[in-house]
Amino acid sequence: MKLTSVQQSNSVSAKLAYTEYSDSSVNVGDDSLTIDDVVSVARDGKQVRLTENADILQGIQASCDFISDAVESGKPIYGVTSGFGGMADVVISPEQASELQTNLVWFLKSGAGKKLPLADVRAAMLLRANSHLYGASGIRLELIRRMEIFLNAGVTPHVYEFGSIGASGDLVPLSYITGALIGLDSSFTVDFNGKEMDAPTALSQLGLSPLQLLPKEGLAMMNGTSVMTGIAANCVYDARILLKLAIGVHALFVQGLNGTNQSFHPFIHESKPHPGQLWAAEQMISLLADSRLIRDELDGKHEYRKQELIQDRYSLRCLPQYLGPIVDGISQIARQIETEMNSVTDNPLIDVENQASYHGGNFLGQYIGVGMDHLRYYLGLLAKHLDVQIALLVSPEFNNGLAPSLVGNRERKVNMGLKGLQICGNSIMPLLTFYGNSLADRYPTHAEQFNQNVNSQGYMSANLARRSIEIFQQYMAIALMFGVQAVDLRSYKISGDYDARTCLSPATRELYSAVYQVTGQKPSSIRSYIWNDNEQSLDEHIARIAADIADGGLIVSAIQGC
Ligand SMILES: O=C(O)/C=C/c1ccncc1
Repeated sequence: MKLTSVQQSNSVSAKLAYTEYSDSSVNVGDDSLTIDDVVSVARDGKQVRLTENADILQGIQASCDFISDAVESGKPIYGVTSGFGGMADVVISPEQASELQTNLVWFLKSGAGKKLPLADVRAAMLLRANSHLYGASGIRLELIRRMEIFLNAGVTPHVYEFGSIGASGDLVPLSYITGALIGLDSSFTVDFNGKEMDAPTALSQLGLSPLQLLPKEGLAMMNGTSVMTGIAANCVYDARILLKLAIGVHALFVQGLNGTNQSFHPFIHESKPHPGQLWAAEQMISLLADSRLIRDELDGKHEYRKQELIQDRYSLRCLPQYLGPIVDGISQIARQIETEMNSVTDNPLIDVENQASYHGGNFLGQYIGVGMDHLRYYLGLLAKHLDVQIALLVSPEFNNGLAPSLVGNRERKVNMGLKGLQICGNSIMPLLTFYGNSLADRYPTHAEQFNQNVNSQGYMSANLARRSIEIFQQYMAIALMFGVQAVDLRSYKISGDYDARTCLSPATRELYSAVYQVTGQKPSSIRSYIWNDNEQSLDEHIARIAADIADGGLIVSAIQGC
């Protein structure tokens, strides 16, 4: 089982022995990291290997030397020989320069709420280490390496859901990671392969001693966007899966409704060639190819059918045009997150080559705040589109001859079919559009003595995105159940056989079969997926399907080829 963004499961720790590097380690510092790299470390426990590139390691040392020279010679540098933020007018003596950093961990230890999922904290550590390896932060390799050790040993600091305004980075969340890495106090706690313990004990079990922060190191650790970016990377990974699943479900819906493939004709989409629209249309063409359940009209024919519109309703006909901006939007967010992941996000930054340091603000997480706001908005739009297809499916006026509420056995008059299931879905969809509201524009203007008077709220926006994905996984389970029931009923109408595998397009058969398998059912020629209302607990089916999606199980494998 994998550790998903929404679980506090300890399974990731269970498979993490403190082992030698393997060929399949993720290299940090040599190449750019991808979202997939983050997920493989954060959830699957893939080992991490810091670069051995001599130039990079020398650059890191040179940035540390720059700081110690500056302290010795009494050069004024923000956060090294000055106080922090709105108190940056306070002069700090060389004798206090180390204590300033340790004190930073203490005053920022002010988080609240629930613990973050372990996978998000792991993602954060990976990205913090990656950011430091650019050699512009003035932090010792020894301290960076502690993140590698923690990741490879399955030691994950406890970090809390509230505390960051995403302006001077994720100060408060990163103080928990820093305090644990240096073993500052036993009030910093970790998950050590599934066991809770205090940080100094964890360090001693790893054969490490507490570490004294040197000038700038506290700021280098805590002044950055790594926690929100780690959460965002995990969320985008999940969102891409949900998007692919949505396309797969749509292919089931079109078949269930006996829709046409004509609306996905390349001529139409090449005439308006937005990449997302083109991609969605191509997906639909290939997902529906050789289906016996659709109206195959790619040759341009269209005939009147009794009491039916000559062309499909918008949610079918305009599917690529509707999904296009969502597809393009999620790609854009992914690109921005990958740039943020491979960036230096603290302040001040040290330019070793020119022996200078610059005061700036790369820690402002606006790309993450705006990106996660948009991600949730796109998820809301996606949910709405699924909801309207479900509404067509259950209504005899619009479903092209299927039973009301997709009742299976119509001879059992008390059967009400998927009515309750739709209502549950109807309770979720508005929540997903609600979660699509923006947060980045609601920042407090007076934060931190008016120093952080613009702030991204990126951390909270990313936390909301995780929640939105978790909710969507439940909703997707419901949509899949509708898809399977609809194609079974359509299959019977077309072939006299409820087992839709004989009629479905080859490209959707695997998804269909995965849903059956995950719910512990088997397709049958003589009955649809949901036959009599009293023969299964629909809530159990939802839970099983949603868990499979969250774990990247059979259902996710079934759409990976798309
Ligand atoms: O103004 C900054 O660059 C940083 C501000 C800050 C405030 C509180 N703690 C750490 C950094």
